Amino acid sequence: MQMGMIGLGRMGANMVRRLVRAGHDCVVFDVSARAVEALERDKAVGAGSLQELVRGLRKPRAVWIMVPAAVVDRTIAELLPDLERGDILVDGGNSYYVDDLRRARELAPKGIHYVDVGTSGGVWGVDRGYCQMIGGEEAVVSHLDPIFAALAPDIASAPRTPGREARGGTAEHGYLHCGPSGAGHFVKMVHNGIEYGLMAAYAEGLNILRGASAGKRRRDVDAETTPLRDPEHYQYQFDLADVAELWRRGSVVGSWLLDLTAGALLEDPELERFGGRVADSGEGRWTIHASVDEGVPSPVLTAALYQRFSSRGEADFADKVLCALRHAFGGHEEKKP
Ligand SMILES: O=C(O)[C@H](O)[C@@H](O)[C@H](O)[C@H](O)COP(=O)(O)O
Repeated sequence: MQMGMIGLGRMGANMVRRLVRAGHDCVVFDVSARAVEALERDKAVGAGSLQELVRGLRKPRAVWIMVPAAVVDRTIAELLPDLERGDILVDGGNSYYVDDLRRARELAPKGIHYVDVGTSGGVWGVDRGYCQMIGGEEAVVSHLDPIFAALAPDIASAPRTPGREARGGTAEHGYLHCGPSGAGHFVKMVHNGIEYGLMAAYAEGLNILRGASAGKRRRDVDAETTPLRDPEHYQYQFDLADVAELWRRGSVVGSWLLDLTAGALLEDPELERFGGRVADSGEGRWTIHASVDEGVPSPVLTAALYQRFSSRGEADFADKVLCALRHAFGGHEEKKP
């Protein structure tokens, strides 16, 4: 099958490589000519503009857009004059599902089909495959099945769930038509909300393990006001890389995120190359918006999102308010480090 790919960043470029490996034809474009050249070396057909990409595709055309969410609308607007009824646009980035609903509504009268795909797998996907959460019209999603199948992980990438044989379907192949427009990105949004929570859980747990040597260390600012109750209870010097490695084997908390944690700690036990300012690209916030709209509690995911805000200094002023109030009502001086 043939597919146009717009956006050859960390995800898009590797997805093209995986498609080419599976025997599909790819016509590719990126604002960086060097990114296009790199893919040409990997047997994709490079295009110098969006128009050239569209011209290089057979009808009905299928164009996969793999650009940051903020640029998707502009990319679609630039493509539209060259597209025709029956063509298919796939947004495989991390768009807000509400934007998918609008786009599908706007494109329908023009006869252009819009498919939203939440794509997970990160930089490892070229070899591991990409988990795809798909939303859109049934017939269009079926038409694109060879593409989804080629991008997806192998069925052997996870042990088969007992009893699953009887059920069939594509889920155990690593891609799923989740529902109509927006459904793919809705599922990906919640996937990423969960990602925040899982990451925060590992991060907090490891930090508590790291603190277990507190009884050995010199007294810090906090210790002056609230000294450790029992310093002899906190005399452990855990090797976090070893603990993470250990948990990967047979424990209840094993996961791919833990695999990555073990690797990161092995390489850099103090994680010195990181400052600790954690960015967020939107999905965590949208997950919380959905939970509020639905009236469904999400305390863990919300705390994980807020922790990211704090990591970027967004709690600093609130913390100053706390110090000011302690000083105002109790005359407590802030202890400087
Ligand atoms: O499933 C995945 O492969 C990831 O979730 C991927 O989509 C990306 O790395 C995140 O969007 C980062 O999200 P934040 O910037 O919000 O952490």
